[in-house]
Amino acid sequence: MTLTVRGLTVRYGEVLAVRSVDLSVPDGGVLALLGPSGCGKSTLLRAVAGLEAVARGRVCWDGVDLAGTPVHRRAFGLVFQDGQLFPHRTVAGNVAFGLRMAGADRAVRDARVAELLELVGLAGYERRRVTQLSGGEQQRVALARALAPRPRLLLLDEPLSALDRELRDQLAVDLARVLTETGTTALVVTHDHDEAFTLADQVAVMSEGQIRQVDGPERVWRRPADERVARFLGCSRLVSATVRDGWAESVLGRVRVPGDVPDGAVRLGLRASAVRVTRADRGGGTDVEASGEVLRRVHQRDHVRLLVRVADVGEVQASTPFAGVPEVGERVRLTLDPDAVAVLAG
Ligand SMILES: Nc1ncnc2c1ncn2[C@@H]1O[C@H](COP(=O)(O)OP(=O)(O)OP(=O)(O)O)[C@@H](O)[C@H]1O
Repeated sequence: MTLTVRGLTVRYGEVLAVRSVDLSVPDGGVLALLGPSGCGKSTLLRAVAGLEAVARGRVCWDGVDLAGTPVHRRAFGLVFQDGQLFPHRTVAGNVAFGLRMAGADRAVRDARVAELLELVGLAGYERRRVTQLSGGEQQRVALARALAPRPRLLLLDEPLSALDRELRDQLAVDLARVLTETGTTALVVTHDHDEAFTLADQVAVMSEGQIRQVDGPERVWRRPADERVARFLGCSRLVSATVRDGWAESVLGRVRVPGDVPDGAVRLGLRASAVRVTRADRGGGTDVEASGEVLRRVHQRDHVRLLVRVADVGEVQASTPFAGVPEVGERVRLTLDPDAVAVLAG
């Protein structure tokens, strides 16, 4: 029960949208295709579904090449960004659609519809019109409809991106639970790393039609494979460092790194909150910290963002809590927050 993609290439005329991609999703696994707009993730998903012509390579299920298998015979479920529900059918009519196509009788359909609606948090919604549901409810119905015929693989293309932020976070957690409870094997396309990390046990980061890294969420976050992956995952600045015994030493100070980082040269990828500031007159401090002068302050939702000039480094973005914000012109100490620092090869 494994999806395997080998050397897959998809073109639109001159455009190579997907370039020689290899990936596999094991039984019950959830793989997220994560990357910026235009990197080819939807094209890859659509090629797996059978919706795009393959220029080279293979899409296989359990080792069987699906080249000759049309979309509706692949037994894959599909969920798109905008649900694409049948507007003239009720919720039950939508969820039962695949079951009716498969010839399931009425009692079986009704029982399965009730079971699925319960699973997606819409118990009792059978008779509602889908045009009278909120965006979030519509996506729940789309998910129930895709899962009803027990697809061997569920393909989700930006399933939450039409919803507003709060609803998205909530639905991502619910969707992750549904996928786990049903043991569904899934491939999900998203440009949002929070969503990818919530939903998937493996994350494939794409850029320019290629997969740059496939790893678990924590590894992708802490050990991006290259600069492009690091920048996509929010590391706006890279600094050189030397690792010894689990500590990296850089011009911006010392920071703990994951235990499996070998001694030697690395680069540290710094996210927005990686550099923390404390006022130079507040005790403590060690000789390995960096220091600098505050050039600018900007108040943000839950912290204050500072621009600090550090000798031999230049201008560095840093953050500090609201309590005791240093003045412009004040000297401050800088420390690195290990949770916001990624480690790349040197
Ligand atoms: N039908 C098409 N005809 C021609 N070019 C296309 C077509 N669909 C996509 N492309 C191009 O192929 C590349 C990959 O597009 P794709 O939609 O797969 O990217 P994506 O990562 O899913 O982006 P987004 O998140 O914006 O949808 C882009 O350069 C895009 O312009």
